[in-house]
Amino acid sequence: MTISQALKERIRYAPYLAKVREPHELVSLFKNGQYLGWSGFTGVGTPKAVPQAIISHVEKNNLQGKLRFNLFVGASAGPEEEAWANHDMIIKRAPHQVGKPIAKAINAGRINFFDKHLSMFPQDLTYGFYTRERTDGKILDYMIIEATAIKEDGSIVPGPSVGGSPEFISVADKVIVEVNTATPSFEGLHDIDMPVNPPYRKPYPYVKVNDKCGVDSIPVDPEKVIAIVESTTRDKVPPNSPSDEMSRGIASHLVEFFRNEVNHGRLPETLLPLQSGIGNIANAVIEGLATANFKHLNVWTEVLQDSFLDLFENGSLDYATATSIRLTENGFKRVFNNWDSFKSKLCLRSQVVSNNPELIRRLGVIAMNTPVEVDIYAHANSTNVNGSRMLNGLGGSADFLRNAKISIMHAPSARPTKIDPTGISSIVPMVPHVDQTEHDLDVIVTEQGLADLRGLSPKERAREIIKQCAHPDYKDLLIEYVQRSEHYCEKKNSLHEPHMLKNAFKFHTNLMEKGTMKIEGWDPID
Ligand SMILES: CC(=O)SCCNC(=O)CCNC(=O)[C@H](O)C(C)(C)COP(=O)(O)OP(=O)(O)OC[C@H]1O[C@@H](n2cnc3c(N)ncnc32)[C@H](O)[C@@H]1OP(=O)(O)O
Repeated sequence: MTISQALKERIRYAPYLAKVREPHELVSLFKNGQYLGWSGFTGVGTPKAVPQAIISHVEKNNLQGKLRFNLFVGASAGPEEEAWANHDMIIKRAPHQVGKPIAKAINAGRINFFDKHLSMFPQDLTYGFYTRERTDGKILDYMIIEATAIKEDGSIVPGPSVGGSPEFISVADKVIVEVNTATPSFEGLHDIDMPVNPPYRKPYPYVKVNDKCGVDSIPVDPEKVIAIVESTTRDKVPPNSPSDEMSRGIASHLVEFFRNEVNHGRLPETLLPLQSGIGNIANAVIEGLATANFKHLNVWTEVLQDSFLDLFENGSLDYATATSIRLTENGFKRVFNNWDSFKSKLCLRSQVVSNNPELIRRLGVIAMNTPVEVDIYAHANSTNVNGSRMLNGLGGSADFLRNAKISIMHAPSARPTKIDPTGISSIVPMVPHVDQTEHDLDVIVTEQGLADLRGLSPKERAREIIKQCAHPDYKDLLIEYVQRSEHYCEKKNSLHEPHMLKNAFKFHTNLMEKGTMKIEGWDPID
């Protein structure tokens, strides 16, 4: 077959040129029930051409529900994964996913999804934890990885994400590399630590966000690479919604909190490395920091969104490291127009390093993530609506919140339902699913205010969270819940973390039955 000039320029290891294939030529390799690893993290750096060729094959031959795979991706993939879910091509999926079709298939019971901390998922895969049912001793049948260049030794230069690719490659029986010639090469941006399992693992030596001690591409045994495919589809990240009054409110409370921490000597003037989650609130909070006049900030996070570019461009941010740069098309343009400048200030690592608990604690990271809801004692639900409906998954939220110097969760105080613009309170009596515990969280912030929970007892915490963070529509109900619970638990001599279990989920049952958490009142208890 003819090999495009663009592809030849990206492949500096000549033997791979003999392995160049069209995606459709590889379709027959894929059999029902196989275990596949994909590169990618938060929708960027994922393989596109081969997954798309398999979709076309399924559509043409009506194989929906008949050609299904166990699919592992560092975190969420892109539209190809959504199409796989729509075509019932996924048996099992882990760890983090985003998008309506895949969430729908998980919640309809068609996909067996399991969730795991992103720092742990790739290493646990290499231990064989997730393929115990296999009898052939293999872990992954194929790893399909997107590259933006191949180096002279056949090693793979990833694109805008590293994710779990180093670990997946290390346990893949065979590797297929999609070289994306539509995306500029990201060579020089990565610092990659290949997996070493206990008892031989050594400490990661990073003590500053810009330390680099790994390699700049993913080593692979060229014998394992069975095909190279050219991909010409770019990553598509939808634009973020502009910040609004709510997200600006959250940002301004946080800026005030950080200033106060600096004034009291609990944070340096340059703060400490920041982590920020995904989504519009996280993006807006970083936007808020961009106007707050902090200087020489650093970022140690898992995903960089567009708003970080503003921090760079106004001179507030010195260095940022993550496992994925999930930028919009415009964001990528900004980076590539100033490539030399950004290249010296950015580093992409594997997710086991970006989310490594030991490093997060060593660096004193300030972690900020959005929950579904938080309860009055500061347990948070990040994943399951009403305790059952999976949204995106835990992601790296607990990696960071469990180990950060300051662990912050930010949310709107209320969310809309079809019948009530404030029908969902983000502050509830008891969360119906727990991802982050009261032992992890330091600060809860909504547009209403900020609750600093450090050193507070559960009863003090409840009052502080309700006072500072609850939406006015729910404040009285929540205070009444606390008072009644205390009255009830006093009689039972159990006043440490008072609850009325009979009423604990009444907000949620009311939401399911009536479309709003606004209850008429609490049920009487003896
Ligand atoms: C890759 C990474 O891991 S980055 C690091 C951080 N990662 C994480 O924190 C992972 C977990 N977190 C997340 O997935 C997100 O932050 C979320 C979903 C929890 C919140 O994100 P937001 O942008 O605020 O979500 P949004 O308000 O759009 O809500 C998403 C959906 O959940 C529903 N929802 C959210 N909260 C509630 C609630 N308390 N009760 C009922 N439904 C709710 C919304 O109505 C919406 O439903 P829809 O999709 O049917 O419209």
